[in-house]
Amino acid sequence: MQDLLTRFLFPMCPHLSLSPPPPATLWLLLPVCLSVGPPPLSEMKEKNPWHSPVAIIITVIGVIVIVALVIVAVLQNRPLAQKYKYGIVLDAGSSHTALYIYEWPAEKDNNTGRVEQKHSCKVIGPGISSYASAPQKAGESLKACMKEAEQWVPVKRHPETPLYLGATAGMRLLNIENSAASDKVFEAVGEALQKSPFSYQGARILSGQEEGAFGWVTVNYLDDRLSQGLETTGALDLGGASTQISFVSDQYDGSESPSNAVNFRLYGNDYELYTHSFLCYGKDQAQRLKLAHQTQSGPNAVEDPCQHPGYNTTKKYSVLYDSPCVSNRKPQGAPATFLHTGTGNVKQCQDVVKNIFNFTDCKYSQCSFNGVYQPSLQGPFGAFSAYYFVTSFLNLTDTSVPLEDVRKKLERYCATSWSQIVQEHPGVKEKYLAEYCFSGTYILTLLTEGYNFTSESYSNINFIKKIKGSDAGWTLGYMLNLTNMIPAEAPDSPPLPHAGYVSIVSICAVVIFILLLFSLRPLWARHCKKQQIV
Ligand SMILES: O=P(O)(O)OP(=O)(O)OP(=O)(O)OC[C@H]1O[C@@H](n2cnc3c(O)ncnc32)[C@H](O)[C@@H]1O
Ligand SMILES: [Ca+2]
Repeated sequence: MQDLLTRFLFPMCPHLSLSPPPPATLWLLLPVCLSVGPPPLSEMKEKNPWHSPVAIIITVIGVIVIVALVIVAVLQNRPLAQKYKYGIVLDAGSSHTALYIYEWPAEKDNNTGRVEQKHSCKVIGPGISSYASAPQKAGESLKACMKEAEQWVPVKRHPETPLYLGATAGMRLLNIENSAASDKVFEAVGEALQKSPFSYQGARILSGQEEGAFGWVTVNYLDDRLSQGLETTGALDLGGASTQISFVSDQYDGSESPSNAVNFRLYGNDYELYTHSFLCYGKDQAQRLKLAHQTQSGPNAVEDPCQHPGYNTTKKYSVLYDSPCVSNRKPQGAPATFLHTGTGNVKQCQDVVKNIFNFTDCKYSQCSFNGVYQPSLQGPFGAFSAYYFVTSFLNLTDTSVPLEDVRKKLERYCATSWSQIVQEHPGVKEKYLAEYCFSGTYILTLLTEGYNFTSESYSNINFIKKIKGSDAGWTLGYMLNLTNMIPAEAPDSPPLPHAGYVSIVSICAVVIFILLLFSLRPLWARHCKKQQIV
């Protein structure tokens, strides 16, 4: 282009200079050349066209316009210092409490702005339901994580940062067993949280439906499936006291078993979600159900195929039966303790585990177990919490491995002696080590016999802990819902991105400026002619 100007336009304006200017100044000279036009021959040598007032005014205006456009374009596209907002959710689970801090760009909190987990803190000690006899301690246990949260959230954001506590199956069970004790625990927890500098929004027990549905929202939000209207992922959550399954199935419109339906309208799409929470079928309570079943036949000793050979521990009945899941099964005249020994046999373990499910009663067209309706499984599934803890320990997270091979691997693991297991895993808690054989068998039985995953559909499961840095679980979905962060309708977006808009406006302004110069040219030529005549 510069070459074109030098070769064709510049010779038309010999009055500007005797030799063509350097390319950089050529663009600035162009408006002068076009507006001034060739002066009369007589004046060519005497008058310097740069001194013409019109040329000077037009040049100055042109330069100002171009500089202004460049400044606007640069300032508009300058990366702004990002401001963030925060939200805190405490997940008061049956086995422990965890605090999650979420962060999102301040200007985008009502549309597609991505909410991310900034930090998490694991509360030391058991879940809040374990403090029924000393409620104050439930509140105190949260202090260390609350102090940590104060460091992670900028001080000026503290008063506007919402703080929620949601309790799940542990508190559900305590509420069934002793609602006064559950109220006292909430009172103590509420007092402790009110003292924090955050905007405390209350503590409550989530229903099983909410727990399942918000877990599904979390997984699909983090995967960008909701904002893009993609096929959704089902959610499988295995806690300590309850387990949830949630998915969208073409077969389910809520008419059969309406209590399993949750309706969402998110980003302009309607979702009819199937969800069910099985209280007492979390990993710890399922272990109790199994042991309670085993102690029925001989209350003094339990030879357990789900424990490693050589495992040998004396357990208290008072501890085993201290849960509404099993309290009605305590054998008459049971001794204070029983001897729990292991035989390490997966096939027999599977048979024992199956006893805790009822696969026969079903008043619907199809059921999972315990007479609960379940439509046919559909799409991919994300399995988190204990599904992940257990399968990652056992090296079974790869679901492309055929189910038969998975079972064989588990068989070898369970048959390994307890002393060898302890020796091979010195850094792992003995409580967890003692349970992996049972937990692995329970997970496979729950998935295949309970939820009806087949050898083929098993590969649709992804065992996950985090998605893009945020933990999979109900907490994020819960916060998004309470802060109205997911819009029901798809947000309107401007037809052009910001940079595109600035570029188009700049190009149009330059074109208008050049056209203006061209339109001035004949006027100027006439003016020059008149002067020549005079
Ligand atoms: O949802 P609820 O039922 O209220 O329970 P929770 O929220 O406390 O349950 P988690 O998902 O935190 O944990 C599920 C179970 O996994 C256990 N667990 C946690 N970390 C583990 C690990 O590294 N290995 C094995 N088990 C683990 C924990 O003790 C529970 O029994
Ligand atoms: Ca949980």
